[in-house]
Amino acid sequence: MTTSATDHRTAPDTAGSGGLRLLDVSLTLGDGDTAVTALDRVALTVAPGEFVAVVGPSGSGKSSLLAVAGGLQRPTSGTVRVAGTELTALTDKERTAARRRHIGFVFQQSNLLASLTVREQLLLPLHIAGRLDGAARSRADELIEAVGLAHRAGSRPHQLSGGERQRAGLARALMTSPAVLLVDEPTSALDRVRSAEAVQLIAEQTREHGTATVMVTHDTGIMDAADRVHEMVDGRLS
Ligand SMILES: Nc1ncnc2c1ncn2[C@@H]1O[C@H](COP(=O)(O)OP(=O)(O)OP(=O)(O)O)[C@@H](O)[C@H]1O
Repeated sequence: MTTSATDHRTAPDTAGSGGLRLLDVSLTLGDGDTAVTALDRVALTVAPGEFVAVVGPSGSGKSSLLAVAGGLQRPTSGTVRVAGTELTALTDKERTAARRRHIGFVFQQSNLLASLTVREQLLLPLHIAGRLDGAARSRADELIEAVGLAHRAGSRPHQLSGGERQRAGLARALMTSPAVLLVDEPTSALDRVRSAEAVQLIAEQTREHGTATVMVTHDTGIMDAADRVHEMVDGRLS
């Protein structure tokens, strides 16, 4: 017979083994009369290999959620755990190192480096980490192909369209197979077909590499591809 206590013990411990867990996270921005509660006691667990979409009106706290989950911003209270590491217990320097190691971001602005080609953008983090080998080069070429940029691999950002820059940013984020992937509406500059392809690629990589993926979106197509959809309203997640 299975008791509820046994169920609890045998349930997958996503907080310990990987994935993303936010517990009772609040974030207040500004102070005095202008203080805003951007996040209000948010709880969110995303298991490795799970794809979660977050929807909500403008100003509801979606970007704040990604910033706190990714260790870019320290919450006012609560804990954030990524791949078994409690980000909120780290110093700023340690948190930056953990972020580079475990987290991939895809922002609306692709933040590509102006002087590097698409291929070089993907290889740079591995070069810095001293892990630039044949396998890394093959993975870069596969991802460039997967986002439809094979013919643009040698181009620099100013030679690319907005949508091409977004796709390059997506390929770069996937390059290191991060434990946690945080995506802010990557499809805003993409047409419907490209958008569906980008979402498909994110969903595939999430499953193949056991990534915990959170994507902020307004797109109902993305919501269909996600395992779960949460709604954010006034800093609260439901
Ligand atoms: N630096 C800041 N100081 C004070 N308030 C801020 C600051 N940044 C954001 N806010 C406020 O915090 C709340 C949450 O903002 P956030 O950017 O997380 O929302 P969002 O859901 O991502 O919005 P959008 O969909 O428009 O990008 C908003 O009310 C916003 O005005």
